[in-house]
Amino acid sequence: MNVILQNIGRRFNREWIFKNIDYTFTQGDSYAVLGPNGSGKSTLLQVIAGSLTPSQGTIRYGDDEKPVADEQVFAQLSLAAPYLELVEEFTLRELVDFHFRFKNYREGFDAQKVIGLLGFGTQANKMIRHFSSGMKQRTKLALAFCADTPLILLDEPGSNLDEAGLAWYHQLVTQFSPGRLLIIGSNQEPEYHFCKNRLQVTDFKA
Ligand SMILES: Nc1ncnc2c1ncn2[C@@H]1O[C@H](COP(=O)(O)OP(=O)(O)OP(=O)(O)O)[C@@H](O)[C@H]1O
Repeated sequence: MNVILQNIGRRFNREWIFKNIDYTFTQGDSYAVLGPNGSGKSTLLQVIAGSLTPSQGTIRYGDDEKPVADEQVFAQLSLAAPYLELVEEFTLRELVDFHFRFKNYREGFDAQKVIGLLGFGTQANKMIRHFSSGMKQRTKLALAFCADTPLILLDEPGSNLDEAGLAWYHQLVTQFSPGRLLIIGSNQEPEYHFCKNRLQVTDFKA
């Protein structure tokens, strides 16, 4: 799925966070959305995800031959972000079952395989509320990558990951991103160094 931004801008009250973005994200490519703290990376990712409306401009999904209707976009994207909370009252198994009521599994995957991919061993039986912050982050990433979605949006994907967690994340990128559109909001190089394309939000300040 391509994502085409036409003259996109977003403001909060009177403050424009970014303006006049014309940009095409192409299926099969990887993109890093870069900028310092508070520059608008998360805001742009949320606009692309459809969870924030743009204050100006339009977004098109898909391509001319196969456009994706706005109401279909949610089912076609995965988003992992610090501001998206996991349901703390669930066990991991319950969380996975719940998540995949709304998204399809990638081919060859099921709940057991997603849980296995996380590598938690016996800790997998704990409730999410008792997971460490790194375990929660791994869980968000596994849910995103194991869904059968052409678009993956990752905001600060390395949050709370230690060195082994970061290596595990890089493996997921290698294994699961080919053929999909991957967009990463970050200001930490190890989270996005493999991205072929870079977009500086600060280039679009009013
Ligand atoms: N709901 C809101 N109301 C008002 N201002 C907001 C709101 N959400 C975000 N902002 C402002 O928009 C700007 C961009 O915030 P955003 O979270 O997108 O930045 P970021 O680049 O992701 O930052 P960080 O690297 O710290 O995560 C900030 O000035 C922030 O205060």
